[in-house]
Amino acid sequence: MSAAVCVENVRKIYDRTPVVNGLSFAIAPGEMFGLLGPNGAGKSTTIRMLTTLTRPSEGTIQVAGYDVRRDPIAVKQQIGVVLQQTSVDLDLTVWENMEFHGRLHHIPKTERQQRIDRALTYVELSDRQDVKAKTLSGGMKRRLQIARALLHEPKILFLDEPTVGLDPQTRRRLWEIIRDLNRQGMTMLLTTHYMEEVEYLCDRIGIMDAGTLIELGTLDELRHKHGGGLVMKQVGDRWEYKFFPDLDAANAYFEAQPDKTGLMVRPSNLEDIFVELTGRQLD
Ligand SMILES: Nc1ncnc2c1ncn2[C@@H]1O[C@H](COP(=O)(O)OP(=O)(O)OP(=O)(O)O)[C@@H](O)[C@H]1O
Repeated sequence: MSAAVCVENVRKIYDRTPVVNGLSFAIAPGEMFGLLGPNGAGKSTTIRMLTTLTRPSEGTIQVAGYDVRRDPIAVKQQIGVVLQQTSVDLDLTVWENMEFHGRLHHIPKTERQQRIDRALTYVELSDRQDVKAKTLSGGMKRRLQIARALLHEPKILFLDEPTVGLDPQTRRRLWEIIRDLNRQGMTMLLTTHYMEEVEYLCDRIGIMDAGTLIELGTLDELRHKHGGGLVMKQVGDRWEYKFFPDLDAANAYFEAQPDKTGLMVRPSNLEDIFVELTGRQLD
């Protein structure tokens, strides 16, 4: 089966500076792919290129089988997009926001109303359908964005930091929606700063830094490669990390230390690997 998303040697240059540089990866149909990276790594720029909002300067991007440069309209018909900034129209009601999007996609009236009903029920906003979007909470606005992105029944959903700024309960509610959509077969790419979000949701993880992918794999693959065990040492008000292939090796090192003051041993997690890879390691 051909890839849902295929990115090959992509560069994006702003003011002669490459902000995405030699990026290549593919996402399989039905996969949930997480893109992680520190601020300014190029995640949003990548999502913007994949969703036809900005053009790559070099390289090729295919989404749902269509080239983003040659056939952006076909790409738009196949994708749903939830961006960082709330893009709902605040002075329209929840229903009107949905209705407007449905008309843009030329969904016939009866079908449109059924789909709006279904989508608002799905994200639990039916009881708010007649209120103006500006009266919604942050989490509700994000749910409205998701409902709207689903209306034209896209094959691939792109989510740029979908849970940023939301309280833990609302985040978890959104996680369930995202997971459920993926279980129904939707391909997804999401960017986030929350490591536990990627650990919980994603099949595969790409770590970006300075415009390029510095690591790619499943959580288990990354753990296997970078070390499954960790010894931490408190030095003043910071921690130094030492990675080991697995927890047993970390334990053996720990036990062999004559002075265990400030030492801690534990399994490594994605955040540890991220910190190690992006140069934020403290030792
Ligand atoms: N329109 C633009 N013009 C010039 N530079 C830009 C533009 N958009 C983004 N950049 C620059 O490109 C780089 C990558 O930005 P991008 O928003 O893609 O990073 P990010 O990984 O999404 O960061 P964050 O986690 O902070 O959202 C940054 O240095 C940013 O300043």
